[in-house]
Amino acid sequence: MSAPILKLDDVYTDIAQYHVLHGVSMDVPEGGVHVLLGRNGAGKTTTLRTIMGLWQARQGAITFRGKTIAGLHTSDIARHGIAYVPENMGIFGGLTVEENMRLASTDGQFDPDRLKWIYMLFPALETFWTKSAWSLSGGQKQMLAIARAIIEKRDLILIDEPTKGLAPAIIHNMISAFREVAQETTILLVEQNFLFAKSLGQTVAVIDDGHIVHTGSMAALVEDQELQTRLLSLSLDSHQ
Ligand SMILES: Nc1ncnc2c1ncn2[C@@H]1O[C@H](COP(=O)(O)OP(=O)(O)OP(=O)(O)O)[C@@H](O)[C@H]1O
Repeated sequence: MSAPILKLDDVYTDIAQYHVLHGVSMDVPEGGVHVLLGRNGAGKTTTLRTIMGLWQARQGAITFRGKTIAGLHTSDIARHGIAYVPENMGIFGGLTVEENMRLASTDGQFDPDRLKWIYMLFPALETFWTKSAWSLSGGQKQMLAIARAIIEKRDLILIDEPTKGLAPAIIHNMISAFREVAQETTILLVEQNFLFAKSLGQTVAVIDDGHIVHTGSMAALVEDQELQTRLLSLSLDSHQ
């Protein structure tokens, strides 16, 4: 397996007086999709926000391509080539799809080939290009959020529960889109939907109560029923 693109080493994060991450260590290999599983409140979002500098780690190291990013401002972390799609998607409902996309690009311009590629991944965005983001369905909003993250080539994309509340047909489209995106970018995916996670992930880490309790290949987890039962009872709402 390739060298990690992102490495967390013994990361502790507090939110106000609450100790949320208690020494998270995790390697994200370069290329493909890597999944962080965990039940509600386990610390998945906090891990992503800590990587992005939206929460500051109290202790521990975070390195991206071998360079320390812990302590940097979020915009500097983004400039390293890391994009973040938060659980609430972070889109601007009062703006059109086009305006949302322009705001996500560094200079407000689009590379026409890149835009064509994004339309191919998410045809609804072309259809609703001039429409307000409020008018999109939940799945289309999620597509817009992901499209914003890939409007320029990134090295790493952190995505928080993209399938939450989506219909199976939309999730199916998401799988194809993620496979395509993962051809050029490493994806760290937070998920509770194990069917989605296992169809995409190369590696998996399971977090519980602010600790990483398992890391390994997704294939090994899929094959090992006993391990799945033990870990998935910790990590998922259900065996979806
Ligand atoms: N802003 C906050 N203030 C106080 N506590 C918080 C805050 N955000 C998160 N927490 C707490 O930190 C813990 C981890 O939350 P986090 O959002 O990282 O979990 P999660 O694994 O992403 O869960 P979910 O699947 O519900 O999003 C939870 O106990 C949560 O209540």
